[in-house]
Amino acid sequence: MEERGSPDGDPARSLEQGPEGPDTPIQVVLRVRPMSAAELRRGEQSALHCSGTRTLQVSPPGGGPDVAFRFGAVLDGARTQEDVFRACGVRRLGELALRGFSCTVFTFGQTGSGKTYTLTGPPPQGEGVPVPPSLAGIMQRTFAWLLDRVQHLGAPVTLQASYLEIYNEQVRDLLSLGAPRPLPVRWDKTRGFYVEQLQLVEFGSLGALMELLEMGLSRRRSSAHTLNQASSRSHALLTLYIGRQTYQQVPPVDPGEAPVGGKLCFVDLAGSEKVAATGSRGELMLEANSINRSLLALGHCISLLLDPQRKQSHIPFRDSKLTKLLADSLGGRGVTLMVACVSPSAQCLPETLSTLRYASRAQRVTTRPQAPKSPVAKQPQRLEMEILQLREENRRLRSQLGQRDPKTSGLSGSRVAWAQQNLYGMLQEFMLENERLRKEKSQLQSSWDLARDEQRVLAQQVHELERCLLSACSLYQPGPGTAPPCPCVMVPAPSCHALPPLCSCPCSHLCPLCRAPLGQWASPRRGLHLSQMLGPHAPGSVPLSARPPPCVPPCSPGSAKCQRERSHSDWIQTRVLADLLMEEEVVPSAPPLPMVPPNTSPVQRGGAAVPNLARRLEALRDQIGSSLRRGRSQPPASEGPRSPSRVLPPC
Ligand SMILES: Nc1ncnc2c1ncn2[C@@H]1O[C@H](COP(=O)(O)OP(=O)(O)OP(=O)(O)O)[C@@H](O)[C@H]1O
Repeated sequence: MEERGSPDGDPARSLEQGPEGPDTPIQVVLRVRPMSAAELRRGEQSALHCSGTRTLQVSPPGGGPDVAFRFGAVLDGARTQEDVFRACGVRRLGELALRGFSCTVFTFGQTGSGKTYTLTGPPPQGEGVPVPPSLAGIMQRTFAWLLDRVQHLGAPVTLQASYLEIYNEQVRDLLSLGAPRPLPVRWDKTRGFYVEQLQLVEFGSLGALMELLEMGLSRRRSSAHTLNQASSRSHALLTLYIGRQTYQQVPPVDPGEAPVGGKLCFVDLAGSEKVAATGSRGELMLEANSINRSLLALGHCISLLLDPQRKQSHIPFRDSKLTKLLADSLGGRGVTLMVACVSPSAQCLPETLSTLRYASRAQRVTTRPQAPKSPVAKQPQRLEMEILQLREENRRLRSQLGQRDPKTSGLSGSRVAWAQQNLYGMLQEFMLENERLRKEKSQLQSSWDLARDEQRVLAQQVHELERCLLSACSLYQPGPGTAPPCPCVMVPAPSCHALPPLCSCPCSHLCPLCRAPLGQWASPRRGLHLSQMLGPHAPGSVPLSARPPPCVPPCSPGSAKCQRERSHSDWIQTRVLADLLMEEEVVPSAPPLPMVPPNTSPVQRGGAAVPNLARRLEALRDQIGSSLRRGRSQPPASEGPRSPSRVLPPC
């Protein structure tokens, strides 16, 4: 005989002990209802036999080997409602709910298998005819037990109830008056899936709770079909919210929000049905399809939950409203009991086997029961943490204070007080002074940079002017074999190669002073002009001021006396300037003068070096001007026509 299901264990022990570890399996109890009057009338045979308290034996009607299924408890048709209540261990679930756990009892099975009967007992036999207490279902018995338990707790407990149905994939509030309207199912991190705007009704007595149950049952959708005269067409969820109050007052919750505490939820699932067997048409068939789809989604989630790897990943609870609202019970932190209901009839065996396999899988699903922590429960932990942090801070501050202890530092109390008062002020002053000096240094640095640039430009210009001056001197000195000056120098002309407006020769495109082609001013040979003009001696061997001027005119009395005397003094000045200039740094090509702020004085910009250079530049200009004037006042040595061939070659 093949045997399936839970391998061992006493149902009372397993259910009464509740969660024993981090992973707690869903508890499954199997209830086999008695043969109905209709089944007996049709002469149907039973295919199920209970073997002991936990094993169900299935005998196929056509022969073949028996199949056994083991569950937490197996209850045959002879068991009373009270037996079922006890065997299911619902009281234990109630205790867990009082301690803050979220507990769920749900019934499962094909249509007409006795789910509603197990949970709520048979429907009233007529208007005003009460149901005998002995037939009361698990829910009424739990209610009675819970109210009695709460009375003897000695601590205030807040009890609230909600009751909803999922009909054609719409959630409806069974406790709200007026026409039923669909309510949205939402999700948030703390609450998980929940129904928005679901009414929570507070109750304080068993009578009040029974009224709520009756109200919901009367509003729940049910219809008659072939297999059940009062078939539920919706899944119904009645939830009791149990709020325990400790010596500290529980903070009030917003209206409509579930209080922090335990939950006990009863789920009466609509039965799976074969439309062909139930003869459902029209609306009944639509309802049946919706019911079957949601049960299929539930079975799919249960199958996936069996895989430990898949359990850590995605379980498609969002596939239906039912799986959303059962997500916590199946794969979350709840404690769950499933009561699988079956018919004994051999005619129902395919559906019964389906239910048995479904239940076998479900009892291998585990949850991790965990009581939600209320703000009150969290408070001591938080306070304890704060105390630890404050103690640590206190210890650190004390040790810092100890380092400044006058006794350990050797200072008297008054000196320590003085130091504490004055050191801070001194430190602030030092910081301000430091900042001021930083700014001053930065200004000086930028002034220095500007002055250096200006100095370079001026040195370059002085250098160029000096060379022009030497060339002019060579050009105009009288003597045999000396070429006459170009007549064009007498003609005012535009300035050449960025020099001051001295003179240029527009006809020959040569500098009238040094006779160099204008393009040559940018050539590297420019640097050689001065030394060539000064003679064969190396500039470094003999100081320039000690050497004779390179183009000193010959000392012939009468003819050039005056000029020679004037030239000598001029050349002395030129030599001095040249000496000075040789010490300056000269760049190959003079950049334009940098823009200088108008309010910046030369002293600010470069100290004494810049005005010196400027003065020297001005002196050179004057000297060149006077040399040219002297040259113009002298008659040329020969009055021949000027031709390019007679122009002196460049120095
Ligand atoms: N253990 C039982 N003892 C006596 N009668 C029972 C038992 N279980 C169920 N019945 C009867 O069987 C019929 C069907 O039961 P019930 O309505 O509870 O089935 P169901 O599974 O809820 O069906 P559905 O899914 O269609 O709602 C009812 O008339 C009910 O009184």
